[in-house]
Amino acid sequence: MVVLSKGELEQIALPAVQRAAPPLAAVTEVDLSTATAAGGGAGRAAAARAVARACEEHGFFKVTGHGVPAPLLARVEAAAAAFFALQQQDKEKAGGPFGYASKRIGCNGDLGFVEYLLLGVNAAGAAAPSAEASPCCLREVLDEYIAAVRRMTCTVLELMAEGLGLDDAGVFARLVLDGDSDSMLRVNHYPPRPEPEEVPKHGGHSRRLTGFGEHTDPQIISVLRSNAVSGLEISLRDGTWVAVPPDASSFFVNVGDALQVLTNGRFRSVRHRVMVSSARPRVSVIFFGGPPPRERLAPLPGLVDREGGRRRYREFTWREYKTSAYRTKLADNRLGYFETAAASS
Ligand SMILES: O=C(O)CCC(=O)C(=O)O
Ligand SMILES: [Fe+2]
Repeated sequence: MVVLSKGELEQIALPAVQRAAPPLAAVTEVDLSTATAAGGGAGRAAAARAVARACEEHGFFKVTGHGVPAPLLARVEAAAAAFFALQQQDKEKAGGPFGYASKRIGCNGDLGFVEYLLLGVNAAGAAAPSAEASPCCLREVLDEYIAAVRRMTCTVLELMAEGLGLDDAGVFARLVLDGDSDSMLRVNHYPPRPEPEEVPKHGGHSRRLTGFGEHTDPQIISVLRSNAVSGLEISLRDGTWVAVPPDASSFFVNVGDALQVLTNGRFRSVRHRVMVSSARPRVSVIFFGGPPPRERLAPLPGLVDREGGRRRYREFTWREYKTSAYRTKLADNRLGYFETAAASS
């Protein structure tokens, strides 16, 4: 454990420093421009296959050719940096069940070296945490960003369905496009790693703080964009942690728990974390595409049939899942409670 001494919020014991993870050797890259080009049937089919393979293997891949304009990405990054540079008391005005928070992730004692804005996303864009506290230019640029990223997310979700060979290519995207979709936007700011004298060196390993502890994302899909500062790591099937080289011009996609359920476990909800070891701040923005609270989630019948009727998860509503997940710690396997006996056999 590391106890930082500056400021009240820094008086928190952060999870211990660990050995640096090797870089992820080959991350699947999917160029969306080939998948959406007019008359690009073969390109689209190849992209859909690559997406499905990556979702099965890692639950993670990178998207290029996404069509979200670079100047919009730059404006989001600048507006986020301006928000996090505000005085602490001004940032805290955006607090509440949603809004600004620092160090505390969820409500069950998880801590990270991070501050963030967590916003509900409605059909029109980001729901303000509290009107006067959310700087209006941040709200506006985030709404524009959400519209662009939601469109791109739906293209990716269609490719996933096509890659699985499902007849209904809109089966996942419809959940995120629904007017009641429970989608969220998180803007994370990881401050630069504290000076060496503030962080004891453990056993000769590099100094790393847990920015965001290991977890899977609960929703259907997470679409992440960060600045060029490293920190994101994913866990491979064998449990090895690997570092994802940052790429500020691309997006990274995570399969979430809900998609693991819908695909009867064929797509893998990827375990990931952020370790802070850079002298520069990391800023990341994640769109979490979720279903409406009333939505009944269960493995899609077509995919259950392909496994000889073996259904790995029971049916539940997204509201039920969130209620159950709310009681868990960040690192817990939240899907365990919804598994059927067939899941472990
Ligand atoms: O900030 C990041 O790069 C990833 C954070 C994350 O995994 C999350 O907010 O769910
Ligand atoms: Fe995450």
